Amino acid sequence: MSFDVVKERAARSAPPLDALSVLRGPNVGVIAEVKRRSPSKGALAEIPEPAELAASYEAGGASVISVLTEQRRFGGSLADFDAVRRAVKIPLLRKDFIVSPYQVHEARMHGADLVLLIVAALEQNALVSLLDRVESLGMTALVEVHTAEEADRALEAGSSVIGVNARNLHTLEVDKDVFGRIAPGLPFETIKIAESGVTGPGDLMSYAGAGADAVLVGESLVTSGDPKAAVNKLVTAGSHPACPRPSR
Ligand SMILES: O=C(O)c1ccccc1NCC(=O)[C@H](O)[C@H](O)COP(=O)(O)O
Repeated sequence: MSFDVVKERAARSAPPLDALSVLRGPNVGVIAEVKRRSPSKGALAEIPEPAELAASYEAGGASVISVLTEQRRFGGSLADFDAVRRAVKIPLLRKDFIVSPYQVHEARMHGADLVLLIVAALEQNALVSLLDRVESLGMTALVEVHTAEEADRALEAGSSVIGVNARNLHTLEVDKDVFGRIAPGLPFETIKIAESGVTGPGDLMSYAGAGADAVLVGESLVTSGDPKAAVNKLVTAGSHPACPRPSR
């Protein structure tokens, strides 16, 4: 489809949901991911009906759903995204390697409310211009970092939502301490998302203690056998009086 047609259809689609307000909620939120496979683990779950999985996430109390649309490494697609969009009313994140304006408008055309921008995958000019484009369409960018230098670049670009990925995208190793090293250096008002390696409420609580507003969780949910219950355990932990609250 030509870029002009994608832009026109994106402009005509229903306006994006206000993901920022959702993420600024009083509790530590859960972004639940539709994830079939991964470069680090290979096949995780078949997920024949992504819409059903997403509906379970929503029923379990997820704040946002992340849908991987990258085919080769994650087994995802925009068809998955469309099915999920039809099934749920909460904000949706298009999780892909977004490097072009075309992909941003395409995400909007398919009903995305948020898109992922990975700092390590983008030159600074491209990061700034994609972030501006995402925001000009009324969407929210989840800007992903793994190092303090990348966090500085994300802030310089004007990001208001920063995801600290515990997974090193080169070695694929998960280091859950990365969030605690980077998040305290981010401005008070920045929404801070802890990504990867969350296996249960204990991880959510410890990320919350280091300042997380939300956690992004894939593998442990899709392999749980009961995704609604698994999300709900995390959501319950995130709203428990003993859970450190987002300090914005
Ligand atoms: O998951 C991977 O192996 C991976 C490898 C290379 C780039 C990105 C990768 N994952 C994307 C993600 O950010 C995770 O899907 C997401 O944070 C959830 O992580 P998890 O809960 O550990 O599945």
